[in-house]
Parts: sequence; structure tokens; C-alpha cells
Amino acid sequence: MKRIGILTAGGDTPALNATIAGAVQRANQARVEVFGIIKGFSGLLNPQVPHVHLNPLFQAIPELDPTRGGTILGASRDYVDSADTETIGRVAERLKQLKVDGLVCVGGDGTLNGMQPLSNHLPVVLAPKTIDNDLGLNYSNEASDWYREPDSSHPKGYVTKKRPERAFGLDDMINYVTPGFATAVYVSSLSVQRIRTTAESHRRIAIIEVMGRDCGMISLATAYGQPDIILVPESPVEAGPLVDQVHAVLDVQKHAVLCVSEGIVDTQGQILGAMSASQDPAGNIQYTGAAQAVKRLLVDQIGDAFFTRQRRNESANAAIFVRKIGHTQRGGRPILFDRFYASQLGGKAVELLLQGLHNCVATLQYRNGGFVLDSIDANKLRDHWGNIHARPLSPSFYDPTRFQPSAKGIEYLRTIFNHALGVDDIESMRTIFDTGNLIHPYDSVNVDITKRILRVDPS
Ligand SMILES: Nc1ncnc2c1ncn2[C@@H]1O[C@H](COP(=O)(O)OP(=O)(O)OP(=O)(O)O)[C@@H](O)[C@H]1O
Ligand SMILES: O=P(O)(O)OC[C@H]1O[C@](O)(CO)[C@@H](O)[C@@H]1O
Repeated sequence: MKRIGILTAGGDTPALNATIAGAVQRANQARVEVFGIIKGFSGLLNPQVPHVHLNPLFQAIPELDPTRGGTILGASRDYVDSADTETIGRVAERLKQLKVDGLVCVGGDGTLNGMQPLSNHLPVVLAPKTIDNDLGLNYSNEASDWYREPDSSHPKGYVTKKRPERAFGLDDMINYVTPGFATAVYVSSLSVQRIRTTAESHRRIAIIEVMGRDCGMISLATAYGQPDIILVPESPVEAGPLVDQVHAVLDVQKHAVLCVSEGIVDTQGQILGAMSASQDPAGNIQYTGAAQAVKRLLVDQIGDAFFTRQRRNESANAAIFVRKIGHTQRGGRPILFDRFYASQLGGKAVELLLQGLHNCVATLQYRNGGFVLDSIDANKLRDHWGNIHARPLSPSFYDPTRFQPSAKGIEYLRTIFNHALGVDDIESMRTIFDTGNLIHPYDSVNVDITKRILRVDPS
């Protein structure tokens, strides 16, 4: 293998540059050139295939800094339809023109689906990423636990469901944790701590919404910020027990902090947050109002009188506020755990290509109390119909009666977060009050990368 391509697809994470840097470092050792494709699959759909030579003379370009969040290659959610064989053929032709012998896609479950049709044309591997921590399996045969149930009211004529999960140990998890997750949790936990004191001072109820689509991993792990109540999509919201728990917390501490996943559902399985059914190009529903929906529920059920009687606030509406952490949790400097394992997985992905492996995923496994790199055939992640599902938060990680991580959930989180922060993560905070920040505008890496972008002649 003389030259490989690499692209970053789906939502960005703080650890993408670390993954690219790890891939480039391994490629340098093997004297393999690395071409970075601009903006994920979108770059391949562009006849000029904008790309950057990431390791001229087998040295990483200086813009490739593993401590910088985001991706110097850019990312997108542009869709490559596997049924559109003509477009796929054109993409394959372009990759041939680039003289690329293999492709590393850095992404999540969606990217793995997008990568599949390309696998008929060249060797492809996936280096995992996603803040959602939903790429992988809780146990090895989990993918085959998805089944289709006939449903004439559904346009497809069926609904996809999953059998109850099987018992598993932490060592059984395939792709234990994805780069990007730890930094997102660091940000969400700090946010909860910060909002806490203002809710406390004003005797209010704060409802904080975190990302994660249909997976409650970020919400669960935000337990590090000590929210009083955690809601996850895998455990439908029941109004009665929730309101009781809020009252119990208010009785003791006069305020409450809730952390809710954007994808939480009601007892009918309806998404609370899908106020608008808008979709991104990848077909993912964009969740917009989970925290708002919980606020409405609490306003209705607790009522104004409770707050006025206690002289805490003039109304339930004023007493309860919502905050969405949003893209803050997806941006900025990655913490040590993400930097290290992202670059290890980037290196592993290149290694897999060099070993002649194809259509597989580099994975991070937890074995004998530590992390090891491994890989899995991408097909092992597919259900009987070839689809890849987001890994759900295991119900065994969450205690719905306490609205907190279960003992097993705590065990899982400790393995990741015990040593997730490095000393230089703390040191980097010192730069925020640099007077230079007041004088100089932000120096975007895109300016320098644009000067390096190469294009092929489509004619
Ligand atoms: N079934 C599919 N077929 C072809 N392409 C797909 C498919 N699903 C997703 N893709 C493409 O893969 C890319 C990434 O998908 P998506 O936006 O779902 O992110 P992801 O890889 O799951 O990561 P994250 O969840 O962190 O954003 C997008 O460009 C999307 O269009
Ligand atoms: O950046 P966008 O397109 O709004 O996507 C947000 C989504 O992407 C993710 O950050 C990663 O999948 C989700 O947690 C979130 O729902």
C-alpha cells in the first residue's frame, strides 16, 4: 500500500484531529502517503475531490494538532445512496484517480453504513468516533437481537424492535467507548455543576439537555456533575415517579437539577423532544425540545401554587428553567483519554489496512482491567437485514428508581473516567485569560488548510 485516503464524517468531535494524527503517524512509519478528503463523503461526491496531502515527505503537516478540537478536514452528513450504483461508481473512479489504495473513514454507525457501498471498490476500514458513544455492541450477538414486527400502519409495513438484552460483562462489550465521548462528558458535567449553584441560590429547577440522540450514555455519565435526576432515552419517562422524585429532592434542598437526554421518550415510545420532525441529510431526526417537554410536564403537574406557597418563585413557569448544552459538548480541546485513544485507534485503522483487512472496524476493548486495541468485521455490527443500529445504553447501567447510574453503570464509568484528565488539560485553562485573546481574532486552521487543498481534474 503506497497511499491511503482518510475522511471524517457525521458530527464532529473534539478528538478527530487526534485520530487523524494517529493514522498519519502510523502511515509515516510504514512510508505510506495519506490524503485527507475534505468534508467527509461530500468530498467524494465532488468531481474535483478536494483533498490535502497530510504527510509530505512522511511528516505530518503542522496544522495537524491532536490537541485541537474538530477536524482539519471538515465533516459533513452528505448522503451516498448505496442504491445509486452510478454515483458510487463515479466515486470509486475518483479514488482511483487519486491513486488511493485504501480508505480510513473516521465516524460512527452512520459512517459505517455510508462506507459499505465503497467497500466493493477498495479496502475500507472505520476508525470509530462519536460523542454519543453509540457505536458498538453491548455483547457480541446483540446485532442479531433486532427483529421486524409486521405493522400495517407503518409506511414500511413493519417496525424494528430489539429483544430484551442478554446478560453481559464489561469485557464482552465490543468497542467499549468511542473517542469524543469523554470530552463531551467532561463539558456536560462541568455545565451541570455551574448551573447547580444558580438553581440553588434562586430555589429553581434546572433542566439541562445533553446530546446523544437515542443513546443515554452522555446523560448517564453526566452523573459526574451530580445532577439530582438523570433521564435517558432507554427508560421511558413516567410522569408520576418523576414528579414524586422532583418533590422529594425539593423537600430536602429547595432546588433540583435534572439532566435529560435529547432523545427521551414517553411511555408510548414517542420522542418528547421531536417538536419539529426535521431531518439532517443523513436522515437523522434533529431533536429540539426534550428539556422543554419535561418543563411543561413539571409546570403542569407541580403547579404555580406549590412555588408561591413556599415563596420560592411567582409561578412554576418562572421557577423551572431549561438549558441545552448543545454543541459546546462537541467542541474544543479533547481531554487526555480522548487524545490518547483516538490516536491509537487512528493508528490501528491504518494497521488494519496494511494487514490487508477490509470492511472492518478498529475497536477499543476493555480486558483484564485495561484497554486494548482490536478490530471487528463490520458485518458483525449488522442486523439480519444489513443495518447497523446505534448501541443503546444498557438498562443494566441505569437505575430507573433512583434516576441515577446503577452499580454496574458506575463500574463502567469509572474504568473510563478515573484517569481521563491529564495535567496539561488543566494547564491549558491558563490561556483563557491571556491578554492576547483580547487583541487578536481567532486564528482559524481552515485558513491554512485551504492553502493546502488539492483538486483533481474531473475532465
Ligand atoms: N444508510 C446509509 N447509507 C449511506 N450513507 C449513510 C447512511 N447512513 C449514514 N450515512 C452517511 O454517513 C455519514 C455519517 O452519518 P451520520 O451523520 O449518521 O453520523 P455518524 O457516523 O453516525 O456519527 P455521529 O452519530 O457521531 O454524527 C453521513 O455522511 C451520512 O450521510
Ligand atoms: O450538529 P447537528 O447536525 O445538529 O447534530 C447534532 C447531533 O449530532 C450528535 O452530536 C452526534 O451524533 C448528536 O449527539 C446530536 O443529536
